[in-house]
Amino acid sequence: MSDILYKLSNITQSYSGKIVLELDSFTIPKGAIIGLAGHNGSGKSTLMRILAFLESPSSGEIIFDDKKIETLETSLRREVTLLTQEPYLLKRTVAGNVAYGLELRGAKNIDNKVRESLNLVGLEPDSFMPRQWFELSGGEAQRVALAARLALNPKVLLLDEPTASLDRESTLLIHDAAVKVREKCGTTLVIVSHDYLWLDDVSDTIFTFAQGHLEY
Ligand SMILES: Nc1ncnc2c1ncn2[C@@H]1O[C@H](COP(=O)(O)OP(=O)(O)OP(=O)(O)O)[C@@H](O)[C@H]1O
Repeated sequence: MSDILYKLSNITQSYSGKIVLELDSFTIPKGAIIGLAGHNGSGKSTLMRILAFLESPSSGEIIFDDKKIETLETSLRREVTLLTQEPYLLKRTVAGNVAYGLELRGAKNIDNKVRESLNLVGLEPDSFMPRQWFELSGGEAQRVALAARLALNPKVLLLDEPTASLDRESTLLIHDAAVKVREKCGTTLVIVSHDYLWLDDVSDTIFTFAQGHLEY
């Protein structure tokens, strides 16, 4: 078993014949916190969708956990979870949202896990668990969506602009939540952010993109 989780080689992604991402070689070690920075349209979200297996690149090879992605079982793909800039909540209470993935997986002690995850993102469980999805601010909804993913102890957590609509105090909580989930579950994180100082603080390594290429 190698300590490399993702190994991307000669990746290109094109939309309507236009290349928007071109990576000769890109690796992510297991348990790393990787930051992705760069201007709007530089290819960060495209790379995130590829890492989440939501999109296949136009060309190139992806090895995940020593396996070619064409041969990956669904169960392994499910261990990779992407939180996008517009988090999607189920039309349920906060508790229902955070519990949903746990229920699907037949987890035990769901109530405790929901509480623990809400605490991680700084939402007081007793006050937030009964709230409906429409009774939340944008920043609270984003944190509920993150808590729902943290609860699943994912192997990989891909966070696209996780602090975009959060105040300073909440961004610090997301920093701590990222570090804690790595510590507790060995989760590998890839985080896109335009807040360079925050990203630099939370990441082991930052890769900066410019027009679909890595800048060195
Ligand atoms: N589904 C799509 N169809 C066509 N073009 C796309 C598609 N998705 C992204 N693009 C284009 O690919 C390029 C890279 O976009 P991407 O969203 O990856 O950039 P980004 O670095 O995440 O930007 P931002 O910081 O604004 O989120 C852009 O020029 C964008 O217009």
